[in-house]
Amino acid sequence: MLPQHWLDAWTAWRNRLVSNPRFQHWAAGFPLTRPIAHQSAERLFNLVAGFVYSQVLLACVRLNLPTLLAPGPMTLEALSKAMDLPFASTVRLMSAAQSLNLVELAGPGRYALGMHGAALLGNGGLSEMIQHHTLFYADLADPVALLRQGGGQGQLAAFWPYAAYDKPDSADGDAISHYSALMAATQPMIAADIVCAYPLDGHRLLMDVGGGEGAFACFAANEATKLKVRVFDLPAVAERARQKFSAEGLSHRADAVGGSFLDGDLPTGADVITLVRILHDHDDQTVMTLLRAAYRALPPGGVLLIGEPMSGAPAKDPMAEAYFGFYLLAMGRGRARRPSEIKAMAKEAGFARVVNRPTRTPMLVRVLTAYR
Ligand SMILES: CC(C)=CCC/C(C)=C/CC/C(C)=C/C=C/C(C)=C/C=C/C=C(C)/C=C/C=C(C)/C=C/C=C(C)/C=C/CC(C)(C)O
Ligand SMILES: C[S@@+](CC[C@H](N)C(=O)[O-])C[C@H]1O[C@@H](n2cnc3c(N)ncnc32)[C@H](O)[C@@H]1O
Repeated sequence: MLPQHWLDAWTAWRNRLVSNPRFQHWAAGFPLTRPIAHQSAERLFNLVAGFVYSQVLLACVRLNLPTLLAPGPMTLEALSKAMDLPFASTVRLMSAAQSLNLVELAGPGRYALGMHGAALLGNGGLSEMIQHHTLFYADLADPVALLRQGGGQGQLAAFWPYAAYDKPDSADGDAISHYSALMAATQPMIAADIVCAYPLDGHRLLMDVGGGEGAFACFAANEATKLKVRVFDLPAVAERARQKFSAEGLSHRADAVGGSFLDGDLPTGADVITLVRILHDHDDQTVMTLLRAAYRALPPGGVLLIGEPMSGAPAKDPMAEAYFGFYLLAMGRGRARRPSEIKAMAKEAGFARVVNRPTRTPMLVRVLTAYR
């Protein structure tokens, strides 16, 4: 490893060079630097214009474009009619969407779904999330004010009432049904990855703590057909899980217990406890409370599975550091942690061994299993 002052000197020299407009002009023309200069300019432009791309995406989702194009290509005239947009606006939207790979040309004046559009179509939760981002945009309208004030007072904080801590179960029914429905809709993005990273067939009873309305528990029960499942969540959310189990015909293998994991012990009896998209919502002290409660609730040899987006190391991971960093700031609590941090916290809570279980899409979810 080079001494720090050498690295500092190199960074200062590079930054002086790159910030010089004459160097920028030269590098964009010289054959050996041209590809790097172009790529660098394009990435910076994408940063500058990213908010516009997000709005083009939002317009496509709101106008149901992926569903409209699912059966096959459509002409501009037909799209204009189906989306109830003036023809000129349809042309503008489709050109923008084409440049972003959401759609592609399928002959003159005719469009099909593009690669991103097709992926979006197969991922209903993503469209829900894109529409949910309207709240996030509002909180980000003045990012410096958000940073100064520290978050927790805007639209995302209102959407996630439990993040206010003091009385996690005092949220009104509407708020609970909105966030629970969003979580259930986005569960398919990660459930298969989690169960693939850690198959559950060897277990008897899984308790999904903070399990929402039971989407992950249902997925687990359908994958491991002898497994019994239990959701532990705030009382009003647990009631929604109970209804889902009944609607899915799983009531004989599934139950839900209402309570707060901030209030002491968790129900015992499960040989695997899951915390899916839970720890990143909370500060370190609450995470330790939760990990200790999970340790006490498990039998010797029991497993705690933690599944959520985690931060990369070093911290150069836009999803964890920029997206979840600011999302959780606006919400008012928590942060994405590195697997090594969570490992250390689980060991401090008493777990003997923590194993990293690689997932197919680590950007969306990583999995650790901790053994009591
Ligand atoms: C052409 C031929 C013959 C072959 C094709 C080649 C090939 C293999 C192409 C690949 C095509 C393919 C399969 C593409 C798949 C793309 C997928 C699956 C993309 C998925 C993207 C998912 C995204 C962008 C997910 C975003 C998720 C977000 C933003 C989640 C946010 C979650 C939040 C805010 C949660 C909040 C909860 C809280 C409060 C933090 O606890
Ligand atoms: C981000 S959601 C994750 C839901 C689910 N695990 C998933 O991934 O879809 C967090 C969940 O934790 C629950 N929760 C928050 N505070 C809680 C508390 N003090 N006790 C029990 N559950 C709580 C919420 O009701 C919500 O269902």
